[in-house]
Amino acid sequence: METLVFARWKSWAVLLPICLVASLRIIWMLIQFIDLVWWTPKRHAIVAQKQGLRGPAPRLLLGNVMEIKRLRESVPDALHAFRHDLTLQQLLPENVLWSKLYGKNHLIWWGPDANIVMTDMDILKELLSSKHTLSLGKPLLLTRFLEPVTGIGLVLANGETWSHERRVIGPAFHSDKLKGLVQTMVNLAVNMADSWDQILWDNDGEGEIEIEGNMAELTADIIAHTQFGSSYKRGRVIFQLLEELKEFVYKYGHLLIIPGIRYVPIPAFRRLRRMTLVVETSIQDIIKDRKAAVQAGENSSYGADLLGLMLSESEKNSQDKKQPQLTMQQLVDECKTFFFAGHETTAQLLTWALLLLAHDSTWQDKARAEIVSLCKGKIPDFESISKMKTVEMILFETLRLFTPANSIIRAALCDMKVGDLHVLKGMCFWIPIASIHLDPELWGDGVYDFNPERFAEGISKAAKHPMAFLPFAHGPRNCIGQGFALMEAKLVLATLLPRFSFAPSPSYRHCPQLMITTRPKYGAPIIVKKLSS
Ligand code: HEM
Repeated sequence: METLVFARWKSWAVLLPICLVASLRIIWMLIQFIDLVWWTPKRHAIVAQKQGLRGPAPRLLLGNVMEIKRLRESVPDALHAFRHDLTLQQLLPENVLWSKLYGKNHLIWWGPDANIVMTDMDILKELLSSKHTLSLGKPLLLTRFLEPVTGIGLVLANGETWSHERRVIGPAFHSDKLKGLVQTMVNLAVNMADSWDQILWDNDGEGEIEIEGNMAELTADIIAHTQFGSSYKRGRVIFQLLEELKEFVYKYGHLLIIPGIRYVPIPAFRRLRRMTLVVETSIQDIIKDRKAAVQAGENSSYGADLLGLMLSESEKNSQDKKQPQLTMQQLVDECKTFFFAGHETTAQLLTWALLLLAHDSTWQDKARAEIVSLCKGKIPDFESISKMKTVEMILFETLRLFTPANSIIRAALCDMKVGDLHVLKGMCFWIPIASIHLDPELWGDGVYDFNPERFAEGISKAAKHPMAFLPFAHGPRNCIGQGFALMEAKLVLATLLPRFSFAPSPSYRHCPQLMITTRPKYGAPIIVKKLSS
């Protein structure tokens, strides 16, 4: 009897502290949850309202997500004409509506995150300047959403980690380094043009080509070759998997923002983890091979592709400045990031540029004339594209009308002041680039016209405010790949325009749609005609 009582007492003595700790943990998690979904949003709402920021009422946990979804789903399925006055309504209907109701600078809620929609140019200038580079970063919700595809590469890194990575990788994107990638880009563009020749040959030199798919293929090929050089075939397989990962994220993005959900043992997330593992080990293998070849003396350098440049810069920076080299995980994440950030954006720039030129024969002829006079029958090179002013103006105007990145988000990493605004840690700024690019107050009466001429005196003079054009963002945290993207786009146009003319296809249905980037919902069929050489 005595032993039984003792055994019971002993088991209670063990169980009680465990139960106590578990209960405390549950209470702690509950407090954190309430803080996340109720108390912090409440504090943020009070601070924002005190400063005159108004907006639609949020719902618990979801904020305004459902209204945004509903508004975006209710836009017309296709516009009748190729006109640009309805583009903004099509892409960001909630921004059009709430700007009218609550003012251009207002407050919206992405889940429990307060987002100050900011279009005031002077505040934006400060916001994106070096003053706040380390105190503003990427919000947690965006990180949870994108991390399966990009890892914590440059796009998602914050604070000192971001600063170190940017310092190391930046030089790999300088124009003297990019020059070395020109030949690869041109060769791939020429291959695509040759394949079009074949298609048109069977149709008396004229036919319909689906441009969006072609540009997606070409830019994927370009990033695989320029990033992984001779290992591009392995790169292409990796990128196909990354493409699948991206589709996965689009589909399950709303779930991925729940912490830890990726580790739930259901088939979809198991697949996600499997794909991530394959992608990461494949990139690691390429990096290890590269390093081994240099260590064994088989190669004298890491190579002139983006990966090689990144490895060299990381080594040089650690020797010169005694800073740590990029870790294997950082290198892998950057390779994933460049694909994600650089592939679809550039494909959409080229797609919209060709659609715009197909609808405007005057600018198409002007661009062709410039290319022919600078290239003189040869394939384009770095020097000739550097002089292509008309082509550049066309690309800028395309980026204005159909900016691939519709918005930028920055989260306050600490309590701070921006202009006169008092912002608490965790509050975000949401910068709707598309709204700024299509604002008549900034661009004048002809805001909806395709008019590359507005860039004749440079970007800073194109609008009423020098910062009104921000397809690549601004300041120290701007797009690291903008030189790469513009060089690629110019080379592709300079390869295609002397060989083909472009006209609108009757089967094209104009419907710009926001799918992370701005895409033509029904593709981009264009009538392509082979020009006699
Ligand atoms: C037309 C093409 C492109 C557009 C419109 C574009 C646009 C942008 C924008 C708006 C940002 C700022 C995002 C933010 O802060 O939230 C950004 C950042 C970035 N982009 Fe691009 N991009 C393009 C092409 C590329 C290419 C080709 C690459 C690389 C090969 C690239 C790599 C990056 C990276 C790594 C960042 C993060 C930079 C940082 O935070 O320090 N982008 N891009």
